[in-house]
Amino acid sequence: MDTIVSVSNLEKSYHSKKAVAGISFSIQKGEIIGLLGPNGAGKSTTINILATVLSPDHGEVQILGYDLIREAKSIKKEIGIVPQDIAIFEEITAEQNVRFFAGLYGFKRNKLNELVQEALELVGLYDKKDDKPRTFSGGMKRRLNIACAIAHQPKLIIMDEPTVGIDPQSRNHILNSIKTLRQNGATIIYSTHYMEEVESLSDRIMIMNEGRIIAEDTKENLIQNIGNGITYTFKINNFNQINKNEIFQIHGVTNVQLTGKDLFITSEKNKDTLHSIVSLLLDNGCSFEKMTSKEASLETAFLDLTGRSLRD
Ligand SMILES: Nc1ncnc2c1ncn2[C@@H]1O[C@H](COP(=O)(O)OP(=O)(O)OP(=O)(O)O)[C@@H](O)[C@H]1O
Repeated sequence: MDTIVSVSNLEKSYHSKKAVAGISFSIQKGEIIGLLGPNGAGKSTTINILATVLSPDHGEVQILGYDLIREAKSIKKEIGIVPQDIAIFEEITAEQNVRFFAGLYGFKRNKLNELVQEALELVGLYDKKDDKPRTFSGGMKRRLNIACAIAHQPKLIIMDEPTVGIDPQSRNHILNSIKTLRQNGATIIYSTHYMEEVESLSDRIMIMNEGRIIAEDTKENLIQNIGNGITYTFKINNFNQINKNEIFQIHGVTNVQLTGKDLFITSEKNKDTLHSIVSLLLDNGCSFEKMTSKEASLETAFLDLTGRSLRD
């Protein structure tokens, strides 16, 4: 398989804050990579570096065989970027918007016409081509934003949370468009907070937390790695009383995470650990207002790895 992206020891800091703390990964041709992580994990910083918008402090990045620093111009021609914030012109038609962005790549007129039409059809906006985006819903604007980014048929498409805050119909359009783009041969990096999108779209998932990639695998393997487990979440009132090591000593407990008022305990499913956990908490004078349990899923794998839920 061809390697489309190769990243080695990438670092980026803002003042003293390390936003990306030495990550390495590679992406193969035709993959859809889901980049998951809580707020501030370093997803946008990573994406902006790959998109040649930000310079890294350290590390090596190769995209489509080009070096990120020395050959940024060649990279720019071959990639498509869908930014988190919508970047379209409100006062010209949808078609003129796509034509403007695709027109930056020097296509002949007939080819350009064809590409503009294909891009608008892909996102389901061809029938609105003569309308101005100021009349569009948020979801339609996002779809137009995507059409503008991909009309030149880039080999690598980088999307930063393209479905934030939009209606379900537009969201479905976008997810289907991503699948079609892949069928047409593109490689896609996709960052999101939405677990179900990653589950349905991605070949591989990279989970980032505090500037690091803490897991990188298929959905099935990520879930399997936390075992056939069950995760209990306790909302604790007085968490000073909790001794994580004591909880770990309960037979069957495989992970304990404490974040703010939330205590996450992962346990093997068939072991009767709940009784022992609750007894231990009560014996230590701990009080909790709520307890929930979830069987192994991508969401609990994420909790297990980060101690945070995706949308906190
Ligand atoms: N321009 C900046 N100046 C200073 N700090 C920044 C800047 N951009 C990002 N950061 C910090 O770097 C860290 C990583 O941020 P980044 O935006 O890459 O994370 P993210 O995973 O994309 O988060 P979100 O999901 O909220 O977009 C955060 O702590 C953030 O506050």
